[in-house]
Amino acid sequence: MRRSYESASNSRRIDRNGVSQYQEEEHTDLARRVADHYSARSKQTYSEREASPIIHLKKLNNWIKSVLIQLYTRPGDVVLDLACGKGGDLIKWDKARVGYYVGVDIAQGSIQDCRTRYNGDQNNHHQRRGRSRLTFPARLLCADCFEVLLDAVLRDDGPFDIFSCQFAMHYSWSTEARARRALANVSALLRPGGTFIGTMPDANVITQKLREAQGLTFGNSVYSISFDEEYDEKRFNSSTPFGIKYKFHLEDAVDCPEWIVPFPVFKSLAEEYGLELVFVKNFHEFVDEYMKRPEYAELMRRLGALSDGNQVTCTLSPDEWEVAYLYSAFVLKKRGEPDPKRRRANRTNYRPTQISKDDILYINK
Ligand SMILES: C[S@@+](CC[C@H](N)C(=O)[O-])C[C@H]1O[C@@H](n2cnc3c(N)ncnc32)[C@H](O)[C@@H]1O
Repeated sequence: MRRSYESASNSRRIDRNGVSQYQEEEHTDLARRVADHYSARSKQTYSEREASPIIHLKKLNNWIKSVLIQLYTRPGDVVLDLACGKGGDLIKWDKARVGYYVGVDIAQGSIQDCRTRYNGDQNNHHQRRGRSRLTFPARLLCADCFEVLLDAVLRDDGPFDIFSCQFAMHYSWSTEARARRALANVSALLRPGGTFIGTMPDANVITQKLREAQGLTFGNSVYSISFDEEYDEKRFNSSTPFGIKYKFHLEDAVDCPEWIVPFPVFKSLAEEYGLELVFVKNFHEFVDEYMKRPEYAELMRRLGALSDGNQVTCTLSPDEWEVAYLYSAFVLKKRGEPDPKRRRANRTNYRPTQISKDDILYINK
């Protein structure tokens, strides 16, 4: 339990991190805004998706997530997908032959779409093309992953071999308490030796671009980032590395507040929770490195993000490639050795069945 004390001046409750009750409420409202934004984004049909101005960027992002999943997942693994969204990675987990999957997201609309996708949604391109049903059992929760203590809810489902948080960890960085809860959730449920994979904005690149910009807004034809006047000196105080907010707009994808995650702070906070850095790579470096491996180059060719299939023309526009530079991929490992005698979570013996609306667990803080 977090301790709190009364502020003498205004009698509002202030916690140990200096966060007032008012600020907590403001952060909960912002989390809700993020949730509403993602909930309201309707599922696209295959042709709408292919017509997107950032279709090749989406394909590149999918390639990066596929590579991370293939690098660190073994058949039968028990997976927790934090901020799973509409279940865009379900097929990737299936290809990695995982044994059991838990998806958690704050956005009700997204978790409901994830359910239909898991059940075999006919709007889904892969399923329309006759791809068989997913082969792993799954459970879905609707919760704020950075507020709710998940180990109380998921103790019987874990321990997990792998945690994944794709394009979402930065939503926890609005306050230190939320960032800590995010990492505490990973640490409490990941087995010793287990892996945490993720993708999030690269704070170094965003800061560098802010400093190079004329004002407090920068971007190109597909994205824009704006900081408030309070950052007009373009310097962030290293003693307050949480709550550095900017507004992010990405054409046909994102339009909501996000927070800078200074990577050295992320790394040292993760260490406090027993999570050690394996690597962090900007997406440009990630692409350079893993495209050298024939199996991943072949996967890229099939996805069609960087080449048109003849491996001649680059189909990703320069503006999309610049957006890719705004992100990095990271891998952390939970300290300790895996228990060789450990039994797999009971749920891996379950057969995959349809998830009904009532099966989704909704958790309010
Ligand atoms: C850019 S989307 C990524 C979705 C998915 N991980 C993917 O890669 O396709 C970000 C997701 O983070 C979720 N999210 C944001 N804040 C969250 C929170 N506090 N708890 C759980 N999910 C959250 C949003 O609802 C959204 O689905």
